[in-house]
Amino acid sequence: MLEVSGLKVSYGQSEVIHDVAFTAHKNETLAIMGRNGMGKTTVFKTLIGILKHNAGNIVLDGQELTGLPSHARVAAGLAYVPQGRMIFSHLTVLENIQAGLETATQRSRVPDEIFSMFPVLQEMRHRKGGNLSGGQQQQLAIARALVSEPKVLLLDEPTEGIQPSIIKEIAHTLNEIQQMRDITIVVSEQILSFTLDVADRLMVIESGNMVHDVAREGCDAEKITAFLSV
Ligand SMILES: Nc1ncnc2c1ncn2[C@@H]1O[C@H](COP(=O)(O)OP(=O)(O)OP(=O)(O)O)[C@@H](O)[C@H]1O
Repeated sequence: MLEVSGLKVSYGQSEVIHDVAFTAHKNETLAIMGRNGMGKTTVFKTLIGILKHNAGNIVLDGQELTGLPSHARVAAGLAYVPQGRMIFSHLTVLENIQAGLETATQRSRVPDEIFSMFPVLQEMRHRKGGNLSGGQQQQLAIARALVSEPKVLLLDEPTEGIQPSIIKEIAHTLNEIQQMRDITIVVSEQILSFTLDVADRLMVIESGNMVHDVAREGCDAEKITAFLSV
């Protein structure tokens, strides 16, 4: 579904992503794990087209995305929830979700399915986004991304700054989305327990290189923890 190969990305003269390659299959949840500064956000920003890559290919469902602007990548089936969520705090919950419709080609109203996935957003639809808790804002950011009916959802560190009980809820929501839709999820993470709840496959990035790739079934949690600790 999403095939990335030979990806190289630089900030100025300094290359920070070196020959990264991975494939996320249809209906798979792939977790990209790594400590701060290892390159997760840079990879995600490159996939959605905020950053340019120096080399490599990004192919979504057979379509090469290299060179396309972000909105064309969204139209092709990619959706992105950035680190820090980036919701519009002065807009209501409903208006935030409707903002996602602007990039959706087929739809003019928020599908009911979105509110059945996120009942809390239904209750709070007239509240300002800025008045929601961190976990609710994360749900809002995911809901906004889903209205474009993406084939691949990119989630950059969805648990950052969120308390443990709510992290469990977010994992539950992602698993529900997987059951309700044909969707591939690529999620960057540092929290192994969350990843083990949601991912089918785990990869580890270190200093811009993919250094580990394993199915969740039978993965060695201690080994992954060692990659994640300083
Ligand atoms: N705008 C920038 N200009 C120059 N270097 C940058 C810039 N953004 C990130 N970097 C560098 O690129 C490398 C990868 O950073 P990146 O933010 O992708 O890591 P990350 O794994 O997402 O970490 P975090 O979890 O802290 O966001 C780091 O060495 C970082 O210092």
